[in-house]
Amino acid sequence: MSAAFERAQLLADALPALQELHGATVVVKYGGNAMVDDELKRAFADDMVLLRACGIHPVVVHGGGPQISAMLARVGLEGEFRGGFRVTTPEVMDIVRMVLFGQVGRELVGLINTHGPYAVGITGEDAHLFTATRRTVLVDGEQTDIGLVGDIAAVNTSAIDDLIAAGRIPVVSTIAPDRDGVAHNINADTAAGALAEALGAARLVMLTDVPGLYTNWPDRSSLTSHLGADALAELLGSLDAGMIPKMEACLRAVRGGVFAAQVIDGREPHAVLARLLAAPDDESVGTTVTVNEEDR
Ligand SMILES: Nc1ncnc2c1ncn2[C@@H]1O[C@H](COP(=O)(O)OP(=O)(O)O)[C@@H](O)[C@H]1O
Ligand SMILES: CC(=O)N[C@@H](CCC(=O)OP(=O)(O)O)C(=O)O
Repeated sequence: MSAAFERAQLLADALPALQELHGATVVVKYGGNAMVDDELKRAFADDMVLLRACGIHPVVVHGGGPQISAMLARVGLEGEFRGGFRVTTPEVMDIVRMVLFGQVGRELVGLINTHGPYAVGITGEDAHLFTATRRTVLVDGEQTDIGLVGDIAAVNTSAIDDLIAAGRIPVVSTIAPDRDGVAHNINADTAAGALAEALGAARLVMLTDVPGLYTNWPDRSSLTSHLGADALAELLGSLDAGMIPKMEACLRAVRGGVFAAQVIDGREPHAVLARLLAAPDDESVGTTVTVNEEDR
């Protein structure tokens, strides 16, 4: 078969997935640990533009934990994590905003916009997108205050709705003001889950630096392709730091009406397309969470 017909066949095979997602919103969380090199980031940006070209509405929520830590080290500030969340003093908060919105977000916006005037960067501070409440985290069995770290108390999707209606691709940096206007640092997984729920997204796709969820981490034979919300809720207590906010966000999203939340390996080029355009019974890519185990 010639290359042209091979390409046509591949596209034809993707028709059921494309039809299912046509007109739907897909929230894609791009974790800082999966932003391994420039080629991967370019492939990610290409995927977002391709989804848009297929009539799917991608909304990007990005992380940047390692990038924030690198900048903190450069300016001589300590980057401490407790219970999976960054201890955020007012000085650290300034760096968090600078790196997430001014550096990581700008780079993704720029890469998407090499294809056309699509991406618009936005933070939770814009148009009341997110309202935060300060949160504590569980450290050695005790609820501990770790500074300006928030949960999402409210989401106002109007700015994102406007961007989607205009054919844009929102790129969200996860900084959010509390009710007094004080900026808080929000874990990007947490924000992505809340946004997917509020938008009524069809899917939440999380790119990270492992092939999916291991039910018995770090046992490499425990990689799971699919689990229901109740099974995930039972597992949450046994998970390790990085996976806790991610799987909490997946649980929140599917219990809030998102059809499927999926954790995939962002170190594979075009992982988002591989996951979203796979055949319905293809569970070879990442971990899928649905409300009921039997949903596919
Ligand atoms: N049960 C688990 N399954 C998979 N990864 C796990 C698990 N528990 C902890 N991890 C760790 O979580 C990390 C991913 O989370 P994190 O470092 O926050 O990445 P990201 O920047 O993508 O949000 C993995 O690299 C892995 O080391
Ligand atoms: C409160 C908190 O921990 N916020 C995170 C925000 C960035 C993030 O979540 O980035 P990843 O997705 O790359 O981990 C932080 O400061 O690192």
